[in-house]
Order: sequence, then C-alpha cells, then structure tokens
Amino acid sequence: MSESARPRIGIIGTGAIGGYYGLMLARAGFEVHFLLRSEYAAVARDGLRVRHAQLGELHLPQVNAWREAAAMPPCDWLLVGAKTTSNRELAPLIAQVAAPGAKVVLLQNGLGVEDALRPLLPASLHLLGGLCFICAHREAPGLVVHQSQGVCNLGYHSGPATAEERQALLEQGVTWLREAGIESSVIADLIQARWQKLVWNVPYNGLSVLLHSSTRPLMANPDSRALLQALMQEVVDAALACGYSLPDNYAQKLLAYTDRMPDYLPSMYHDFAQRREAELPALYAAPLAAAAAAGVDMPRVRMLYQALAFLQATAQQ
Ligand SMILES: NC(=O)C1=CN([C@@H]2O[C@H](COP(=O)(O)OP(=O)(O)OC[C@H]3O[C@@H](n4cnc5c(N)ncnc54)[C@H](OP(=O)(O)O)[C@@H]3O)[C@@H](O)[C@H]2O)C=CC1
Ligand SMILES: CC(C)(CO)C(=O)C(=O)O
Repeated sequence: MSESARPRIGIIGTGAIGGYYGLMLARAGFEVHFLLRSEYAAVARDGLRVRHAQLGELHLPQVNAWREAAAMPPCDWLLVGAKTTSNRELAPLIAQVAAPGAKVVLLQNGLGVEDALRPLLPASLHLLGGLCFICAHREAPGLVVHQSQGVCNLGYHSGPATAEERQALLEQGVTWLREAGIESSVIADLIQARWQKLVWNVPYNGLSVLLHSSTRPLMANPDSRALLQALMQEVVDAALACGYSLPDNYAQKLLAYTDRMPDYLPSMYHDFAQRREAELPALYAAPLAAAAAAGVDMPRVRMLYQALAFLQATAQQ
C-alpha cells in the first residue's frame, strides 16, 4: 500500500467516540471495521446510527462488526475508542488487529495514557494520541447522540518514524479525517495538548458526578462557577510547573467556551450513572502525580479525586 492509498481502519471499542468517528469515516467511503462487545448483536443486526446535531440522523446499515479481535482483518490505522481504563486488557487485541507498521491512535482523554500502553505494544507500531473535542454519548445500543463539535486532532507519541516521517504521517491522518468531514489538525506537542484539554475535563467531569449536574447549572450557579474556575487554575498552574504553557487567561477562555456550548453531561457522568469504571487514573491520579513530581500540589483537584474515588469504591460494594 502506498502512503497515500486509503487505509483500512479498525475501531477498537465502538462507543460514543468510536461509533461517531467510525461512522463518519465509513460514510466517506473508508473501509472501517468495528470491534464491539455489549452492543455487538444490536449493531450486527440493525447497523450503527449517529443522531448528528448538524447532519440529522445518519445510518450505517451494513457494519463490518466484529466480536473477536482475532477474526478482524489486519488494519492500517486503529482508532481506540474504549475508555482509558480498558487499555491494558485491549493491548493484546490491538497487537492482533494491527497490520505491519500500523498507526494506533488513542481517542481518549487524560494524561500518560500513551506512556502506559506503549510498553504493552510491539515496537514496530506507531502510537498516536487523538484529542477529540466533541459532545457525544451512547443513547441506546448502536445509537450515538452527537450534541456538538467533532474536532479530532492528532499528535505523535512514539514509534519507528523519524521526525520528518512523523510529520508526514500526521498530515496524512489529518487529511483523511478531513475527507470524512471531521475537523482536524496536527498537534505539535501531545503532552502539552493533553494538559490543555484536562483544564476542561478535570473540573467538569468530576463536578458533574459530585454535584449531579450538567454544564449549564454548573455555570449558572456562582459557587459552582467559582469552583470550576479555581479547579481550572490549579490545572493551568500544574501544567506550567511541568513545563507546558497554556494560552493566556485560559481558565476565563474555557468558561466563555463552555457558556457557548449546549447543556452537556461529560462522559464520566455517564460512567457513574451506568456503574462503569470511571477514568480516575488518567484524568486525576496521573496529573496529580505529575504535578507532585514538579513540586506542585493541586488541593482542590486532589479533594475532587478523593471524593470520586470514594463514590466509585462505594458503588462497587
Ligand atoms: N463522549 C464524549 O463526548 C467524549 C469522550 N472522550 C473520551 O473518549 C474516550 C471514549 O469515551 P466514550 O466514547 O464516551 O466511551 P463509551 O463508554 O461510550 O465507549 C467505550 C466503548 O469501548 C468499548 N469497550 C471497552 N472495552 C472493550 C473490549 N475489551 N472489547 C470491545 N469493546 C470494548 C465499550 O463496550 P461495552 O459497551 O461493552 O462496555 C464501549 O462501546 C474516553 O477516554 C473519553 O474520556 C473525549 C471527548 C469527548
Ligand atoms: C471539552 C469537551 C466537552 C468538548 O470540547 C470534550 O471534548 C470532552 O468532553 O472531553
């Protein structure tokens, strides 16, 4: 396959994110294979649907749906749409589905996720991060509701490519995403971009669970708004201490950004509501540890993390 020939794409974990991006790529004519677990039967029978905020109801009636990674054809690009908490168990499946020299893209939030997965993957595979700016959730088996946005930016983490090859590979991935109607850009510094995204996810994901609230009520109440801003500022300061600078007045900018968003329940809210394991290690433990290593405490973030850890532990009892 020449570099610019369209790749065969594998979606590893077909939930809100995997279902959304996989369907968008498939409807643009890419060959896409979907690994599913609980929703396999529904999707194999009825196909995959995205209720798109701008494009209306999108339906992929015939889906290349797979229940077993071992049965999937080798894929050139693997988009991992599972939660970060599944990465360890998914590593051998990713290696099984990967074509030689495949690009593995973690479409996930959080810090250190590529570092944790890298040692579990063959060295010949390229590992990338895909930062998704989108509001979407699973509404029913095989049905993803898209509320707004849809950007997916790509950054290189590690693998056999030289610096020049990395740039070309990222630009190629971005081009393919754009061909599918997905806004995308190359990320120059993946860790910086992960910190920057955490400034949103740390306050909103956790507070949505703790205060049982979507973004609009959290923004409207002066106490929760002040708390959101204080949590954001701790993350900005921690990123800076770790050597990653963020745009000026970033907390203010994100508050204004969220004021323009539709009312939204972050994905962690759905994890707690569905009694699924939440992404506490990648969204809270890893940034807290990185900040501590740089000599910075995030007391409000730590308290939020401890409260979420308590809720998760008691929910499991
Ligand atoms: N939703 C959003 O709007 C956004 C989410 N993100 C990030 O994207 C990532 C994915 O989130 P989201 O799409 O919401 O999560 P979902 O819970 O909707 O989807 C996760 C999917 O992975 C599947 N999965 C997990 N383990 C396996 C396995 N071993 N084999 C097969 N399938 C598996 C799950 O299947 P099963 O049904 O069996 O559990 C589920 O379909 C997270 O890191 C999140 O933080 C980032 C930006 C926005
Ligand atoms: C920040 C947001 C809400 C949209 O950009 C998102 O992508 C997320 O939930 O992780």
